[in-house]
Amino acid sequence: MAWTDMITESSRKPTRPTRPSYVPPPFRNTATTTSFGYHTESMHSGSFSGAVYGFVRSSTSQPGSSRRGGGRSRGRGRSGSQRWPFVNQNFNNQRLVDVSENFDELEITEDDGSNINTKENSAINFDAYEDIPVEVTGSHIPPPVNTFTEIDLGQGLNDNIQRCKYVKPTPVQKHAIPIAVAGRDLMACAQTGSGKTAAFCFPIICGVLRNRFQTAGSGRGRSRMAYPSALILSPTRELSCQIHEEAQKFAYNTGVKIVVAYGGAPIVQQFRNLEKGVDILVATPGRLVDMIERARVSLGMVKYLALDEADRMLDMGFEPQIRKIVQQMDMPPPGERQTMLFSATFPLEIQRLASDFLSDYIFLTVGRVGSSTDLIAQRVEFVQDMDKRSHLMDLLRARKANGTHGKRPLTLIFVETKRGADALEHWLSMNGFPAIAIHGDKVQMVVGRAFISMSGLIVNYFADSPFSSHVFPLMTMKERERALKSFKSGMTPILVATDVASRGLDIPHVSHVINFDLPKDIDDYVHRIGRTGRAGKCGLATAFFSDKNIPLAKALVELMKEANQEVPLWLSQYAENLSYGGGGRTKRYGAGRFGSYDFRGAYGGADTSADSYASSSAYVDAVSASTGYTAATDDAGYSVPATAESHSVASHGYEFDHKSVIATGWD
Ligand SMILES: Nc1ncnc2c1ncn2[C@@H]1O[C@H](COP(=O)(O)OP(=O)(O)OP(=O)(O)O)[C@@H](O)[C@H]1O
Repeated sequence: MAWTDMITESSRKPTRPTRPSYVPPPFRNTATTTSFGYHTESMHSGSFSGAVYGFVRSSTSQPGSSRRGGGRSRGRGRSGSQRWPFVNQNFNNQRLVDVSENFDELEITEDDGSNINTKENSAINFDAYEDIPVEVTGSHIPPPVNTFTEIDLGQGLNDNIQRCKYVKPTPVQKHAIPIAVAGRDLMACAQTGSGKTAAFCFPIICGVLRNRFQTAGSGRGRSRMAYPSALILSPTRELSCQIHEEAQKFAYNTGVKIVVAYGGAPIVQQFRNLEKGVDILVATPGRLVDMIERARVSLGMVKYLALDEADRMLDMGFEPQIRKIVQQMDMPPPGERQTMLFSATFPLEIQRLASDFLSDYIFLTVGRVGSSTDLIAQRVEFVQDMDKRSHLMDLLRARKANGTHGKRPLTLIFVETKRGADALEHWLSMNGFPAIAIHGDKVQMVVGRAFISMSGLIVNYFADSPFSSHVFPLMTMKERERALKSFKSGMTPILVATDVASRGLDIPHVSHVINFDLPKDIDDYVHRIGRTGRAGKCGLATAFFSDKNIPLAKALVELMKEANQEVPLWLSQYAENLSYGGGGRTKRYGAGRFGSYDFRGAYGGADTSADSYASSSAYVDAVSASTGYTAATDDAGYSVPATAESHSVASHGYEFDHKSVIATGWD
């Protein structure tokens, strides 16, 4: 049973057998944890002196010495009686039971019962991010932090950060969290697997708690309309579920209610979840529009809006729905709400579009935006379509079973079509390679469990038919989630996927991504290979390049060079022959230089009131020596500063220790 189903099941039960309240694995070692998972130290010492929201403490300030919203003596209380009101909600048993009940079901556990995330995080390779280049533009940029404790996220959230074993912030978190906690709109680009989810979840949870204190109870009547104060939009149900799961861990024991809504599952159950209360709604756009139109969700109270995979959300597929949600419903306008956009890729035309949703925003790039990380070894092999299967077989055979923690490594294979995914899954299974497919139509219906068990062929037949949505309007089971779970657990170590699995999914142990069919767009390639080499770990990506992929050659070569990969000679030759077209990279990002740039262009250049800074010595050197910048941006057709320095080096008129900005990476 998928975990979401388990939650559904558990929430349906009218009475619950008496059993000790569940304490999730990472919490059990805490000496001061009570049976409810309370941290008794914080309960009794009232250690909320630093719980000052919307404020970033400078690195030199003493704990509790600075705060915003002064005059609220209750907020700084050092005794239990002086805690923030919302903290008291932590001690409402009912709420705690609700959250902790679900926590175990949210965990993805390994065979030995240990928690995958916990293990991964403690084994994270922080050094991998030491030299990562960072660029920030906009006005009055809050300085970055080096530790989570420098930001007043609140005791509850800080406890959960520790429980998740997040020892120090990743580069994107160092920069994005202070910016977001300070209430600023943000457009942030950072490499795949670099911790963007927490970068927007922490400020949102923190803000929701603060807001709850300031406007306790407002806007929530007895109507069946739900009024979330934060909305996180993501393109797929899998990603929405993953964000929901992560956010629940981060909000554990804080009383913040997080609900997920996505298509392909019964809406009625999701309505019920909403009726129980929602602070943060994680949703896919289509289902959200449906809920709004049925008057079950109002966006009138939304103070925080985050778009994960923002470029995908604003491309042709989703843009109309996003515009509807953000501009044509009752959501407060930019300036009245805080908006954060995150992605690993941010084409300039999408940046331009996105700026409609933002107000006086800060633009942040971490790493080579639109590029891949050098943690991923990229191989490109020329394979004609007819030879792909046998080549794949050789590749899979050659891979030794040497996964981490004694597990078999997981292999993710991307194909172009749904039919292709099913066919390859079948072929691999027939040839002794345990494989499972995931694609957009992999959904199951209302017809019943007996039907479901023999569903594969029948369902896929109908799913590809124009009648599919009419024949099977309701779905009782999420087979995509089941496939994903089977893959994650290692039970089926090969996942054959379409682009539905290309973005955002954080699956530990994926050691190899194979582009059996290459995508048409280089950004899709970046996201696909980003399913490996995550959180500082190394990964391998192999692409089968055929005649059909020649238009991608130029962009692929550029991307590989940026990531210090060895480019096969034949591929370089294809790229050279394509010098008059087909290379998406140059037009989208700017050729041969550090990542993306703020399409507004003025920052750091003509507009002297603006701040900008770049860090990473390697980057500064590269930019100083760069002559390609103006030419590259001319290609893109946007106005840019005349010199690279004016755009990117040093901070302008902003008071903070520049050295602390230069010190990038995870330290
Ligand atoms: N500060 C941290 N310390 C340790 N682990 C972290 C930290 N931040 C995030 N992680 C872990 O790193 C992994 C990748 O994070 P996440 O999924 O948020 O990446 P992402 O940048 O959103 O990737 P993508 O671009 O593919 O969506 C997750 O397993 C997460 O738990």
